[in-house]
Amino acid sequence: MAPTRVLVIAGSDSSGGAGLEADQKVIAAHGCYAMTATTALTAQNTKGVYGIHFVPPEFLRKQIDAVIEDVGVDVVKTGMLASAETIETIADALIHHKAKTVVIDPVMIATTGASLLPPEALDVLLARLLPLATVATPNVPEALLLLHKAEPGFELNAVRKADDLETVARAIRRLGPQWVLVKGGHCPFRRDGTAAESKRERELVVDVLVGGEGGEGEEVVVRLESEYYDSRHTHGTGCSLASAIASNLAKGMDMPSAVRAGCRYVQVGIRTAPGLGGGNGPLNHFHSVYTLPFSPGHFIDYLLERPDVAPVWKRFISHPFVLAMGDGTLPIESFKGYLIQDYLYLIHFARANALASYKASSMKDIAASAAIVTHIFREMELHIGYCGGFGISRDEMENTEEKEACTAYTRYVLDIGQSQDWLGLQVAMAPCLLGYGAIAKMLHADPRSKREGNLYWTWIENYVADDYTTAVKTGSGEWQPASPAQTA
Ligand SMILES: Cc1ncc(COP(=O)(O)O)c(N)n1
Repeated sequence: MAPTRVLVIAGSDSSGGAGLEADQKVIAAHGCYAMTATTALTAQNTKGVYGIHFVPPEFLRKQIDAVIEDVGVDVVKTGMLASAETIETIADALIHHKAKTVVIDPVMIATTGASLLPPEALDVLLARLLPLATVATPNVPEALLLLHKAEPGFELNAVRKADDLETVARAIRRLGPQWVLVKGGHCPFRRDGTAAESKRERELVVDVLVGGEGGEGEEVVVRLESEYYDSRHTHGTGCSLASAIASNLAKGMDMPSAVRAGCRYVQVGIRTAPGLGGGNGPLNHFHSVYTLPFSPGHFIDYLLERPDVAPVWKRFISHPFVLAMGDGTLPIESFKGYLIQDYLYLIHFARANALASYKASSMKDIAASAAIVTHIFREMELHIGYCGGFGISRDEMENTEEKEACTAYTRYVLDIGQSQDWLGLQVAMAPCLLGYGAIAKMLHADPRSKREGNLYWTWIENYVADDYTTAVKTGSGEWQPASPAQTA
């Protein structure tokens, strides 16, 4: 399925916690596709805004047109609008492109105190943009500023109880938006719904959503209550909430569900904030996203390059025994000893693969492991022939005692296979499959290796041959995910 597209029209926050940078993280974390039209650049961090560079409105319009005319858009979200002229430009563009779903976060003042919209732009915001909003998401100070500008006689100057939030939301809705979410984070309540007078009394945060698809009698009112959580890591909370709502709407949720899910997302983002910066730090935007620590198709590369694995792997593949095979100095008796142990090892390796058949959850994997078992069976016959060339008989191999190392590794693999799942067993067997491939490849490419007259060169060539390298590739799971465009 192609991802739903969200266009953000907002300012950039160089510190990545608010503005366009936060918006894009939130939208990506929701599995949507983020696009941007930039109103202004800010030089900003968690402590303050040190400069604003305005983008000319004509250029902003070009960005909006370019994006919508080609990629298209499902939801538009606005943030920092910077100037009255910019707002005019955005309103014209939204009307021109018949934007259907518009989330307007009327950003005015940064948490750190800087003005992000000049007061004279409020009139334009009220007249041109709010009427286009599917939902507007002011916090209490922004809502009161808007209301006092729109209705100089508006009687409320502060929110003292949860009912006041509803009054404010209804009043903003009269200014044009279909839905209004008034965010109560700036005025926490006591548990009984009255205003907290001291820090200790801050117990509850109430957000109120008011709206509906139209018609006086159909007004929906939703009160969202959450525990007050004292944190300095709230930079970009408003941007993040509005982007979460925009993403949820883009994915087809109805407004109350989109807002509820958005609020939950932001609450957890604050609770799990990474603690960056010396001031008002950013949220954790990715708490809801499970990320692979490796690029798909490259699990083995990731595993072998991990700092806790790499040195062990290096010691394994450059064991003195291995290096002596490369330069041909390995005593023949040592090699013969290895060949016998390898035969005994293969018996347990076949058993472990049969166990993998048992542990597999699909017929395909059951058959794949069973095929490896029969392959090992054939290999063992070849092995006997190869050993014969060194004067070792089948009888001698079958009557030799397993060495400690062979017992230790094979029983480890079988124990993992017994006690863990299919994947655990595959990983336990991997050093064998991958190790032979890596060792042969390394010795084969090493200019210090002795080719002519090296008794072990056939062994090396055997494991760089096509059939073995294909087995290594298959065993490493080197698959590539299909892109949505291919699967659509
Ligand atoms: C570019 C930009 N946009 C929005 C905000 C508001 O975020 P906050 O209220 O958390 O400071 C910001 N600080 N910077």
